[in-house]
Amino acid sequence: MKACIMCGGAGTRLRPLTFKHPKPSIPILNKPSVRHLIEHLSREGFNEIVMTLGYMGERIEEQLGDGHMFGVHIDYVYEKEKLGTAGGVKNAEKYLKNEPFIVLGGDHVLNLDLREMYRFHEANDALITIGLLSIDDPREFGIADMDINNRIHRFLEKPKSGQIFSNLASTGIYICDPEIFNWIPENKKYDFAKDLFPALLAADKKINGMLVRGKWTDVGSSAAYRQAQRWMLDALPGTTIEGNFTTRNARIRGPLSIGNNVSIGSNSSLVGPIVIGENTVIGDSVLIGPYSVIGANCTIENNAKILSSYLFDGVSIGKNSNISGAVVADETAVGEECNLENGTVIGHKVVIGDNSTIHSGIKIWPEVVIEKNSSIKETVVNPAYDTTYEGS
Ligand SMILES: CC(=O)N[C@H]1[C@@H](OP(=O)(O)OP(=O)(O)OC[C@H]2O[C@@H](n3ccc(=O)[nH]c3=O)[C@H](O)[C@@H]2O)O[C@H](CO)[C@@H](O)[C@@H]1O
Repeated sequence: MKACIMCGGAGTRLRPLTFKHPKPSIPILNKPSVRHLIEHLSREGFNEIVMTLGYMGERIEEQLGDGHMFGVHIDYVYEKEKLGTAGGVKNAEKYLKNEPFIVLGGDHVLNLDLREMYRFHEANDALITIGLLSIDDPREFGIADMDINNRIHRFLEKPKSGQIFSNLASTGIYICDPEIFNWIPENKKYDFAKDLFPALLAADKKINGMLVRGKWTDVGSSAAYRQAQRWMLDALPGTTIEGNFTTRNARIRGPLSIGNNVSIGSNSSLVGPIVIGENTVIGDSVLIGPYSVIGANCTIENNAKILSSYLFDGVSIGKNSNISGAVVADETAVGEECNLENGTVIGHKVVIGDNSTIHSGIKIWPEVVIEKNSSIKETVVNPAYDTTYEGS
């Protein structure tokens, strides 16, 4: 079965993380998030995949190659200019002819039964089947009004407060009949939700909805990112320790996954679920609490506390520092006695001087240097980083 993964967006809401990683490459359990999606598609039997690429697309292609590592074949199609969701899929038409195919976002994290959705589409005569979830506040989504026979009669993209006629939100997962290509203009910005669905509904063409069950999120914001990591951590099968691992009297409670060559000092305590990447060095009396992911080649010095936080590769944390509910991107160096409060997001290669506090919810852009003894209460940007690339 065929799948098309849309990866053209710039991930602006996930800045500063997306200055280094395109959204589908942001690590979840130390792997690019789209790898989890491809592994799921492979398990479900979708083994011919085409990816539509835009912002930092080469990085995604480099990480995934031809897909053989995941038991799939991957083709790549680049968008020279932004084509929107449906326009991007149209650009990949030559790979998607002849049979129904599934469309997903490269930022989707899920455990849904996609084969069931595909079978449902095949058994019902619609041009497109939209995966729907019931969501309390669907303002960030497209919403659909569906009858008892699953036919959608109304669709509205990102409704405002007074316009929410339904709680059925589109997951942005579609099973499409190749006939949809006749409805999408070539080389023109065109969206599924804003352009194609209204056009099909106006022409009385059949769009179905299917209520999907299970976990799904798109990693569009740092809150959704945290949620996605939590789900994946909850699904850790048990405790796995790869290859060399040294510890002196650490107390370890799983589930956890520890990479090769990790060392943990004496009197440290690890309480799972936790993932730690290879070659990471953890000092003495360090506490790593549940729902933390630490990348490869990190250094955590004595008496530091890491609670519900995500450290990417090559991060160092100084003595006595507290990192709580934070996301810290690659190669950032946090000094001694620092506090990173809940919801802080720190870009790559930032240097945070000793005895500094980054207050709750604050973002620091890449390569910024924070002086010692600072108390940062407002986002710190780095003008060297281009913000002209628009799009979600
Ligand atoms: C217009 C549209 O389809 N809206 C849907 C989209 O909104 P949402 O606002 O999430 O749509 P995004 O703009 O994030 O785009 C969705 C996906 O398409 C990709 N992309 C986007 C633009 C582009 O030019 N090229 C490209 O490849 C993005 O990388 C992303 O993976 O998903 C929601 C579920 O998450 C649905 O409820 C919305 O109905």
